[in-house]
Amino acid sequence: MKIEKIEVRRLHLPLKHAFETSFGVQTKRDFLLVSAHGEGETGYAESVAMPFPFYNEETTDTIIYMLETFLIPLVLTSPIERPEDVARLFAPIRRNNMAKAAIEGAVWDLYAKQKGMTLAQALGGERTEIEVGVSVGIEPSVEDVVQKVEGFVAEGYKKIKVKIKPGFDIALIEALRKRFGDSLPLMADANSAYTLEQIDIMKELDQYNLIMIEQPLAHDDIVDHAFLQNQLKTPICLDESIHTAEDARRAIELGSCKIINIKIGRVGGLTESKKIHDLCQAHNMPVWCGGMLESGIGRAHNIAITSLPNFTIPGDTSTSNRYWEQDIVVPEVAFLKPGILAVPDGPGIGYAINWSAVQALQVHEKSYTMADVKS
Ligand SMILES: O=C(O)CCC(=O)c1ccccc1C(=O)O
Ligand SMILES: [Mg+2]
Repeated sequence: MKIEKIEVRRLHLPLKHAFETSFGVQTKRDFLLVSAHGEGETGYAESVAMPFPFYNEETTDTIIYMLETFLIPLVLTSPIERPEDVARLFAPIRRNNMAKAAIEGAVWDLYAKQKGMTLAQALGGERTEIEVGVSVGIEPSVEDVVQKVEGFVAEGYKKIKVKIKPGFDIALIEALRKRFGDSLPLMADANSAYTLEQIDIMKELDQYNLIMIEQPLAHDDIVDHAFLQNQLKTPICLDESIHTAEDARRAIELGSCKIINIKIGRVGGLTESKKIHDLCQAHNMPVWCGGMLESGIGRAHNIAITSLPNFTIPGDTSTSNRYWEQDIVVPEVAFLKPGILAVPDGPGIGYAINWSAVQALQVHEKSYTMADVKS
């Protein structure tokens, strides 16, 4: 497949409401829209790093640097037959997974479009509909979260994930169980806010029939998580700790988790996401698709990967209107039925770009061809 030109646009997309996690607050999404052109088709993907290095080490600016200095020149000057070749090209470059994923994803979309397939089909996905949940941020009070959850339950979301941090944990879960009962599919995401010194809090959370506790301990740990998993009946789900299929293998062998959250950006792209999916499937470990407050482009990629068979737990791919007044895709991501998204049947990601919205949000644009990177 020929990749003739790559474009990078930086966009600032305002969030409807501030989104707070244990590591920080966001009021807008600062991300890159990457386009890969070849043979008359264009593939799209977005970068998912936060503007600050508090979730992982990458930021939007480190991604621009990596794309421009290393990744785009490699893609424009190397023979590429399939998207997996891009992952292979990038393998000697350590980490910078979200930078790699931003361009690898655009190549996957381009590949699917050149072959006249959906991205889901190109990835080997089978599902035509997926179940989704919603991630609810930290609010000033427990009652504020309960109210938000009320709205999402009414909308039909299949899983409710709430963010927790020390001092905003047990009382929150207790209030949610009291209000919605024991059958609400509820989980908590700590974003690494705890250590084993706070194991008593984890043991208390263990009493609330949560479907999982996501990343309670350090972002770079699988040893303490294994110890903790042994003490809990609630499954631990790893997010921040898993960057590769090798990380997943080690976590499975150690017993560090019972579930893995796959984020395409965190693991360096769709090729690695598929590998982790396949590995987990072989070990009877369910996976689900996490989110990074993506625009519709990232959402479309998340929907496509979720069509693979071992994505058996609803992911964080909520609808466009959960975060955006106006998304940058047409049509916007919306429920087919409550809590259910259709896997689109158009070529590639199956969503078109709303160019007037992009134009209005764009703060930077640059285009790269073979001639640019050689000079
Ligand atoms: O709705 C979403 O996109 C998921 C939101 C979310 O939970 C999240 C958002 C930003 C960074 C990390 C996380 C996380 O899953 O840990
Ligand atoms: Mg998480």
